[in-house]
Amino acid sequence: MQHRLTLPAPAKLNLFLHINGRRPDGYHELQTLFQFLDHGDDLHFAVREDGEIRLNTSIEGVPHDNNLIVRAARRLQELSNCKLGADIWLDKRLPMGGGIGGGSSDAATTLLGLNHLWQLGWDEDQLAALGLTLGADVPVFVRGHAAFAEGVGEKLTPVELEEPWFLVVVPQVFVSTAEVFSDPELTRDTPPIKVRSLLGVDGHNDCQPVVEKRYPDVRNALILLGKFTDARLTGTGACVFGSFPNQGDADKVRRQLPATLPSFVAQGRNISMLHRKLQSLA
Ligand SMILES: C[C@@](CO)(OP(=O)(O)O)[C@H](O)COP(=O)(O)OP(=O)(O)OC[C@H]1O[C@@H](n2ccc(N)nc2=O)[C@H](O)[C@@H]1O
Ligand SMILES: Nc1ncnc2c1ncn2[C@@H]1O[C@H](COP(=O)(O)OP(=O)(O)O)[C@@H](O)[C@H]1O
Repeated sequence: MQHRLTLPAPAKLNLFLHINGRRPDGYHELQTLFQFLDHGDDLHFAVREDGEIRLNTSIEGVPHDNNLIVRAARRLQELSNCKLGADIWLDKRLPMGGGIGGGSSDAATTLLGLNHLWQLGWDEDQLAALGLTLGADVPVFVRGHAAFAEGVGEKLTPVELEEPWFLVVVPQVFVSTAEVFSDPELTRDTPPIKVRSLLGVDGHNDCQPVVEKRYPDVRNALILLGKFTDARLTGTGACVFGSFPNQGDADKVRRQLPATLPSFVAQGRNISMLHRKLQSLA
């Protein structure tokens, strides 16, 4: 039995995000296009025989037991009646509250990693259903394929997209997803589109006007990047991105941004690097 494993937890982008309505429970119906980035956190797992789940890396502002990694591990352990535990270490690279899904991706990597190490044999449907109880974005990371998402983000249709390079700018503000969704000025009536008309759609992000109004740093980032390319918000922000045909063009624009504004360049991918790594283990 394998005892140790290192796996990536990639970022995602919402290439567009349309809000189509609000459900009675307050959650919003949305349509969004997810693609992964070849950039993310790394998680290291080691099996424990005593059943304890311990995350040995702390994240500022997130208590141990609230960390999505710990919550994912404990829930999987409980539902599978597994007697094994795990030591987990995290190399955190993704900004938190950035709209690039770091916490959700960490949770999905934990589910897939421990399913492998504990030899549970859960299939992707079971893991995605468990993931949804942790957050709306977890299922797409569990499935690992670029997707058109509907519902609250859980109805996924896999899609094949171009794989351009992205320049992602990281304004140094924390955007609260709940605050954005409760703003009275949020557009909530974008007409739904059909997945088959996806390629003809010039998408947008309905959260962008609200986030720009509330967070001047995000507006400034959109203006700066917008001088070079079509710049857009991912998720509820704060990150802003633009696409380029190759890495060189993305790097060139990155060098022209103010040094005080953190950013990174990564390729968009239809199969997540987590799944590419898992396939290589199989
Ligand atoms: C909108 C997206 C797009 O990817 O934004 P990002 O978080 O990635 O920026 C996600 O679906 C977010 O998913 P996630 O971050 O898991 O949100 P949750 O923790 O489930 O929800 C935080 C809060 O946002 C509101 N919320 C979230 C999702 C949704 N479809 N409708 C909502 O109204 C709810 O008030 C909820 O309490
Ligand atoms: N492992 C984790 N990594 C990041 N954030 C986490 C983690 N566990 C819990 N959180 C909480 O989830 C929140 C959202 O994080 P994250 O998924 O990175 O942002 P977003 O949903 O905007 O992409 C964080 O502010 C933090 O409080």
